[in-house]
Amino acid sequence: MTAEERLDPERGSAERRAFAIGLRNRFRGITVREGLLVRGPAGWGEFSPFAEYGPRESSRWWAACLEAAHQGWPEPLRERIPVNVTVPAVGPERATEIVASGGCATAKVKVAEKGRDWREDVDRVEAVRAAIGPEGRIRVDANGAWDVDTAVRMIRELDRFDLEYVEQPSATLEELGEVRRRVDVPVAADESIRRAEDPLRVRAAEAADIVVLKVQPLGGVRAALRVAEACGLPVVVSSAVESSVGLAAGVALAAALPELPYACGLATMQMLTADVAAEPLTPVDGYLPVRRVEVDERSLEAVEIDAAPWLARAAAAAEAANA
Ligand SMILES: O=C(O)CCC(=O)C1=CC=C[C@@H](O)[C@@H]1C(=O)O
Ligand SMILES: [Mg+2]
Repeated sequence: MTAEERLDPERGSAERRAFAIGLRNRFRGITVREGLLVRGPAGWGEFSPFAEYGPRESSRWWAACLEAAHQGWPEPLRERIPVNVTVPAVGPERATEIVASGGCATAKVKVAEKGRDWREDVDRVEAVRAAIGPEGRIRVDANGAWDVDTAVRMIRELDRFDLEYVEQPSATLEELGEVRRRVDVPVAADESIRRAEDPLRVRAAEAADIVVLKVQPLGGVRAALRVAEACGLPVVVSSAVESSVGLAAGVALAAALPELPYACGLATMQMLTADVAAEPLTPVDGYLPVRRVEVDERSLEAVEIDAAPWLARAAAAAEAANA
């Protein structure tokens, strides 16, 4: 089957619509989140690889979209998913507002962003601790930016505010392992787990206590469940900052995991200025409901963009998957 045929309405993908939604705060260097929505017999799927991802990497995001649209997801084992509020690299006042409006008992705070002073991280985490209260949990995510010594120093510094875990403090598995041996705070692997062969390496290198899994980069809910099983570590499901359609896939993964000991990074609707659903997947009392999401025509129209470039990206991703 050619890439074009794969996208053919005959296979059930009758509708293919693209969206662009603004972010409330810059995140990962972007201010707008774009993607393609595909409707198939099982419902809507989302294909939204970040702009810098080429066809090969995007092929897994496409597989996740096809799974959602054509196949649907495994049976849920739970009805609602505990989630964390996500705090980008903002100032302390904005961090306080985000935590207050999030209504979650857990916060994930971005740290180590390029060009910022480490004291800004301290101020942000301090503000988050004050806002979330002594019972709340705080995790930080450095996206691999620290070298080992900086990681050890910063984790000790930030642990004054009591950290639940630190996500991807350094870039390589070897570094993660070293950081893990030198600090008491548990280490979570995120970027280290994006490729299929990585999970076993993470375990073998004793590089992490927890793994962060995202549905689209791993190629779907079932593929992510296999990764979870292969690495045998506690899982935190996180979003790729998707519309509610993409978030529903993360919720489905979190719902299907045999165990879910931590809050998940799926409350990212709060980071977007609009959605494609009439009822966005936003938390109630710190939990997301387990449900599918329908695209709402009026909501989509308000954020719709030309689908042609996105169809070309999807076709290239499908092609790369077959190569
Ligand atoms: O986990 C969360 O709380 C929200 C999602 C999130 O932080 C991320 C989503 C997408 C890209 C990543 O840079 C980032 C992450 O590193 O976990
Ligand atoms: Mg991360």
